[in-house]
Amino acid sequence: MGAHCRAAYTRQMAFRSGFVSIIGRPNAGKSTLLNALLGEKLAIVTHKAQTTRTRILGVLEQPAKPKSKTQPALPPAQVVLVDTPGVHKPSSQLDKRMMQEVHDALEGRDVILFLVDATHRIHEPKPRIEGKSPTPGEDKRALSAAEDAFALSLLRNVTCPVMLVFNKIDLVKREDLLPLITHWSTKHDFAETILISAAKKDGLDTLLDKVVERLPAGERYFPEDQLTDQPMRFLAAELIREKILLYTGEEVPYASAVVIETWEEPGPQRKPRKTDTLPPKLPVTKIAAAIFVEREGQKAILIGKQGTMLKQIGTAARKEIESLLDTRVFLELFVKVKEDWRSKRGFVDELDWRRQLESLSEQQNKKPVQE
Ligand SMILES: Nc1nc2c(ncn2[C@@H]2O[C@H](COP(=O)(O)OP(=O)(O)OP(=O)(O)O)[C@@H](O)[C@H]2O)c(=O)[nH]1
Repeated sequence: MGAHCRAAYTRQMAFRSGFVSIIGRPNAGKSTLLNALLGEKLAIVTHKAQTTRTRILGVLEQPAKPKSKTQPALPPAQVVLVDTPGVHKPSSQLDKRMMQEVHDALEGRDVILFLVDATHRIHEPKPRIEGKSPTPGEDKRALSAAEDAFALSLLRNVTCPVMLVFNKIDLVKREDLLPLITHWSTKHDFAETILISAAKKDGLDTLLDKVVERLPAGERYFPEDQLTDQPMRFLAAELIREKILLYTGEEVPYASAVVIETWEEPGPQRKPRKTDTLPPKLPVTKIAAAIFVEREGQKAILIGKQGTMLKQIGTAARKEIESLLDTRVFLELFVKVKEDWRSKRGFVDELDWRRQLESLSEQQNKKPVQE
């Protein structure tokens, strides 16, 4: 191998790492894609738009890949995936916070995946005819076109490669995809166009290969076995919120926020004895969480007749938290009213798990040392 070839080979095979943000309109399938790529449920998923409220980071280790017919050899890599809230025009303080999360996710990234729901039809904004009021259908289409334009506007100042990713292709006929691709391709100088179904895990290998191809050489950002930067207590809070989104309707899901108030790790376990006849029980994590809503009426809905709704939410959430933690879980839920909390900047800021983590560690540091 000549000196030039060897240098090229070494450069090509050096470890790669980078941040890859997934952005797109609400319900495009960003969280489903994050979970599918990681093979773990890190982000909650529901059919309701605007489920994700904060940036969620998932760390994926990719092994080296030999050269194939369609792909050059790829070095091993650490792909740090960042799921973001759906891109939407902000109205409340909560919306503003969510959009700030999107803007932050666009800063200093190595690759951006711009996710488009392939089941959405194309709507070019049409000029309004004076004196003629639009039909509800026209209104909806105009809104959809404006939302697409808003999402695209976020890419204007982005300098890293942006990949156009069409999701949910399992729901679309192949012949309907072509006009969609033609339409979107002209909207930005996309580095790649990729078709996937996050739900069916279709096209994900190709997507990852294309991502690794564009990552810079570099060391890992996170230890090899770390899956996320989000501590368990916040993942647990999200699982509770997911069940609220699933089981309640109208305003309640959007007016709800979950805060873990106490979290007690299991104490030391008794060593199994020879005389034990039953297998040892799993240890218990004790969790108390507050669900904040904006009105008394929402509180009543959330609690339900004789507490049935809250019980249903608690049972479903507990089961998922148990499998997340690999312990048994004792979960207590309390519903609290915080009038119009979505418009209160201070409260919205406090909900940010990074903030909560800071104040938890402050409290920890303030605790007197036990003699
Ligand atoms: N059929 C099909 N459904 C999908 C696919 N990907 C996501 N979905 C569904 O689309 C809905 C929205 O998915 P999410 O992953 O929550 O979407 P999101 O973009 O994170 O949504 P926001 O949090 O609102 O921004 C859920 O009901 C998913 O099950 C797909 O590839 N095929």
